[in-house]
Amino acid sequence: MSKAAVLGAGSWGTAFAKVLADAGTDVTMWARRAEVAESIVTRHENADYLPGIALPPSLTATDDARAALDGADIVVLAVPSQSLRDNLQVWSPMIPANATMLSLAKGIETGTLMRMSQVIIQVTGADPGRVAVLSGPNLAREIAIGQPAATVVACTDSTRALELQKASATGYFRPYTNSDVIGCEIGGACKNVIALACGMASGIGLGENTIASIITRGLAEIIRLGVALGAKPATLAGLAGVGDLVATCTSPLSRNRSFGERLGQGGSIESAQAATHGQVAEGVKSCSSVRALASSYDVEMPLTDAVHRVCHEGLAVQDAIGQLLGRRTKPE
Ligand SMILES: NC(=O)C1=CN([C@@H]2O[C@H](COP(=O)(O)OP(=O)(O)OC[C@H]3O[C@@H](n4cnc5c(N)ncnc54)[C@H](O)[C@@H]3O)[C@@H](O)[C@H]2O)C=CC1
Ligand SMILES: O=C(CO)COP(=O)(O)O
Repeated sequence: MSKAAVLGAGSWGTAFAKVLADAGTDVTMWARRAEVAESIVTRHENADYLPGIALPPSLTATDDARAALDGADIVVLAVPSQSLRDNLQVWSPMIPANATMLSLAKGIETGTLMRMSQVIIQVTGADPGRVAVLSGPNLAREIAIGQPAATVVACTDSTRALELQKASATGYFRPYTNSDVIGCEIGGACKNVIALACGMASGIGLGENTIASIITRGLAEIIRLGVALGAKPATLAGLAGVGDLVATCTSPLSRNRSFGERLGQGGSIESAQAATHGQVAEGVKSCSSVRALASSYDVEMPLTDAVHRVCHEGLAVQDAIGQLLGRRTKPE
């Protein structure tokens, strides 16, 4: 039986820990706050992030990272992208030597413009084959209540990808293996930005044609960036690309879409932030790093650029729409 440590007890860390436990994997979660760990152990609930969802009694938790990591052969990294590096610097010496590290985060690091697998390799010094990524249409609450969904486990080491697939396959969760780590990470980080754009459009009162146009043109710019970085277009046409893009851009459960919707309704960044109740909307920071990454590869990403300008340069949503539609016409 695999032994997993899930580091991060937010909504996805908790839901994915439940998936692993339901798949028969021995799981210990690490929570930053002792009371969250205690609630998981004694009440089998994470009331802050997944209220009302019964967690398996076999799922255990601690606020001691060393205890969670002891003997783990799978280390799941489930903290937000911008805090991964700092946390990993503390955890790195405690990670068992041959453990596979699996990133759940969907973002690009501010400043370094690194993907999460690159951050993990840089901080831990691990061989790239030990680093995997999980990404797909996986809204945490739907998974936690056992609604069927599929996902992608990407790793350049196919044996480790298969081990992760086995450790996380359940009657409701279907992981597919893939060797395209770059494609999965770019799909996951960029769809959050496009979901912000869809939320903005919806919040300002626009309908389904607009949303479909943003999703489709969003995919076009995600593929442009992915291909420039070495991703396979087929990955971006799959679960970690189109699949996640559609789920996030259309679901009221998406924190990114909801954040954008509040901006479209005239709310400020501060009020949209406050409404997340401490949960992360990764696209708000990643829009700037994705934009900078695209610019360094000379890739045009007009929707991402517009989202960055709304979130960080005070551009009004209505003016962003005007600027997008005012661009010169071109072939598809
Ligand atoms: N919630 C979802 O439906 C999904 C989320 N993701 C991704 O998973 C990653 C984690 O997201 P969630 O669990 O949803 O986030 P969340 O906002 O629900 O929880 C984040 C967790 O990280 C902890 N945290 C925040 N800042 C921290 C710091 N500086 N140091 C240590 N811990 C910190 C929080 O206490 C919390 O336990 C994100 O990159 C997100 O994009 C991926 C798929 C689905
Ligand atoms: O990544 C997700 C679904 O796959 C969750 O999206 P949000 O972070 O926007 O809620």
